[in-house]
Amino acid sequence: MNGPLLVINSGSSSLKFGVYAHREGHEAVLFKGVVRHIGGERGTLSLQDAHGQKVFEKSAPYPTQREAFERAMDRLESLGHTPPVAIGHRVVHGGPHLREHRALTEEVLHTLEATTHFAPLHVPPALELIHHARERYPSVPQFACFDTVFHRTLPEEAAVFPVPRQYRDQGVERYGFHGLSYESIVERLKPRVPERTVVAHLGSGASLAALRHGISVDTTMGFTPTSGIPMGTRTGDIDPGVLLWLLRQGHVDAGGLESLVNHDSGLKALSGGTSDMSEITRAAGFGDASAALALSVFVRSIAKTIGAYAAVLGGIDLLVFTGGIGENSPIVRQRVCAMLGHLGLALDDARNRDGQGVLSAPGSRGTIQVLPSEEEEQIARHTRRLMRG
Ligand SMILES: Nc1ncnc2c1ncn2[C@@H]1O[C@H](COP(=O)(O)OP(=O)(O)O)[C@@H](O)[C@H]1O
Ligand SMILES: CC(=O)OP(=O)(O)O
Ligand SMILES: [Mg+2]
Repeated sequence: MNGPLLVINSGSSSLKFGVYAHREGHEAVLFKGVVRHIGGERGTLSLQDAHGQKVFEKSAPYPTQREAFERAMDRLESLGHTPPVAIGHRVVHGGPHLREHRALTEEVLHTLEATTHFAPLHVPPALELIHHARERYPSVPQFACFDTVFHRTLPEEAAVFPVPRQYRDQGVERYGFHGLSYESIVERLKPRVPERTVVAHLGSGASLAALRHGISVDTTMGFTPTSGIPMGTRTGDIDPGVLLWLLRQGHVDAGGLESLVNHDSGLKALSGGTSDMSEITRAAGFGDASAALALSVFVRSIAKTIGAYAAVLGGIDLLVFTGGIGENSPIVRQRVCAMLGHLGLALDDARNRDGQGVLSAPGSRGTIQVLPSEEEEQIARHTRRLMRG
C-alpha cells in the first residue's frame, strides 16, 4: 500500500511523470521527469532524482505521447525502478458523467471514449496512454484524476451558460480545468489559505481561477480547455460569430474548426509561428512586432481577468503565478502586475527577477507569489487514497 505509485500527466505539449512513495503521511517523490516538445523536431526527455538533481537528459524527436511514455518508462526501469503498485493518470475532461476521481474500469474507459470532443487536444492522447500503460503493466490498478473535479464548487451563476435549458440539461456548462494544479497550490498554502486568492496557471494551456478560502468560485476555462484567455495554440474566448462566419463561408468544416481553434490559433497565430513563450519574449525583446503583439495580448487578457476576479472576490489578498510561464517568465509577471497598481498590488523588481517565493514589494496591499504547479503530487495523493478504498 505504501509502495511506489506511477503518475502520468499528459499535457498539450508535454508528458510529465513521477514516481512517489508514501512516507510519514505524505507522497515523497522518488523520480520526476518530463518529455517536452512532443511531436516536434527537438524533443527532450529529462529525469530528476528525489533531490531534484538531473540524472538523465536526452534530445530526440518524440513523435507521440505513446513514444514519449515508452522511452520514459524504459529509462526509469534502467535506473532500477520496479513496476508500480498503482498508476494515476491526469485526465483533463471526463464529460458530464465522470466528475469524481476514480478507478479506471472498463465502464469508465467506455464513457471516456465518448468524451473525446470535450477536450480534443488532451483526451485522445490520455486515452492512448491509459491503454498503453495497461498493456505494459497489466496487473497494476489504474486510476483517473480529472482536472474538472476541483471546480465542482463553482456557484451556479459562474457555471451556467446562457443557452436554452435543453442543452444545459445535456451538460453544456462551465467545467473549468487545471483543477489538480489549483488544488496543489491550495495544499501548499495550508493551513494559512487567504480568503481572496487569484491563481494564474500559465503554461501551454493557461487559465485563471478565483478562490475563496481555497474553494473555486470562478475560472476562465469553460466547457472545453479551448476557452478563457488566449494560449499557446488555442484561441481562448472568441466571438462565436467568427466561428459561424468561418463555417458559413465554407472556410472550414467542424473538424477543421476544431483543429483551427485548438492547434493553429493563440500565441502561435499572432507571433507568426511559435507558441513557445520563451521564444516570443526573446523575439519581442529584439523588436519583432508580431511577437510583441502576441505578448501584449496575452498580458492584457491576464490582467483583465485579475481585475474581474478582484470584483468577484471583493479584493485580492494573494495573487499566485504558476505553470511553465508563470513560474519562469519575469517579463510576463512584470507586465501583468504593471496593470494592477489600481488594486494596490506592487511587484518588487529584484524579487521578480529572482522568481522564488514572495515577489510583492513592501507595502503591496496583497501578496504576489510564485508557487510551483504540483499536479503530479496531487494525482499521487488522490491515487493513494483511491487505492486504499
Ligand atoms: N523561462 C521561460 N520564459 C518564458 N516561458 C517559459 C520559460 N520556461 C518555460 N516557459 C513556457 O512554459 C510553457 C510550458 O508550460 P507547461 O506548464 O510546462 O506546459 P504544459 O501545458 O505542457 O503542461 C511554454 O510556453 C514555455 O515556453
Ligand atoms: C487543461 C489544459 O489546458 O492543460 P495543459 O495546460 O496541460 O495543456
Ligand atoms: Mg500542464
